[in-house]
Amino acid sequence: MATDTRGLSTEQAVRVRNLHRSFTKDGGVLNGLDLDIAPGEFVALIGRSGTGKSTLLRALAGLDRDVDGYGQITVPGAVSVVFQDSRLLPWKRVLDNVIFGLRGADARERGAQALAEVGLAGRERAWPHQLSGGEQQRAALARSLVREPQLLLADEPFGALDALTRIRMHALLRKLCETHRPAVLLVTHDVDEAIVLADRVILLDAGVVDTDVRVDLANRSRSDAGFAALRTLLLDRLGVDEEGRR
Ligand SMILES: Nc1ncnc2c1ncn2[C@@H]1O[C@H](COP(=O)(O)OP(=O)(O)OP(=O)(O)O)[C@@H](O)[C@H]1O
Repeated sequence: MATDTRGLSTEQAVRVRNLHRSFTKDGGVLNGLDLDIAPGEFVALIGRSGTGKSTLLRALAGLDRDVDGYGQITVPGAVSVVFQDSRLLPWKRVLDNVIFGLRGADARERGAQALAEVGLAGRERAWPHQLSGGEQQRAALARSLVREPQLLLADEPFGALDALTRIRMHALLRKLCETHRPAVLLVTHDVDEAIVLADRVILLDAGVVDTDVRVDLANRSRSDAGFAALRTLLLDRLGVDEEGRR
């Protein structure tokens, strides 16, 4: 199989082998996890609370140096991360946040273009506190995408937004991903969000991949029978029924 200079197969954006991570002597959070994500593939990561989703994402983002030596992680060079809160710097205007750390004479132009793509044209000089929660997450997406990442890591990016704003953000994220084609790993608690957005849904349990399903639906509408069947399967694997009972 062909590989590029970072040792990645040209068919993989992410390759994780036998990843272990523990915080106490009693037991591991990640227990020999394997994961592959293809370039441009959108993977949603679900799992019960405390099963290690954020731990995995932090490891892939290079934010957890202590996983070194506990397995093999290969990710592309350009990785961007989006969190539940936008993490915009309050003392910088929106455009300056988007291009923070970016090099090149055309940085401002690229930043403005990214803001336009997320629907924030004209808000370049606003301060972060002048934006709504949804707009702040749009700005965070612009900040990520202006860097043209090959891998976008998103940890519950819509978790703090109201239902209507979430739906709008789903449409925006899908559109952005179709344009920029990064590989995506999206952590979410929302099974419907996972099915609406992802090419594949992975369910983590006991620190390994428990379920790995391809979302092969012509119709992503929640009322579609295939959608409902996949939701039932995933909720069942999570140990929850449709009414949310365990
Ligand atoms: N820095 C840390 N120090 C100690 N324990 C940690 C640390 N980070 C995570 N943990 C523990 O690891 C386990 C997994 O945490 P993690 O945040 O990865 O779970 P999660 O699946 O993302 O959960 P949630 O869905 O609730 O966000 C938890 O028991 C947590 O307490």
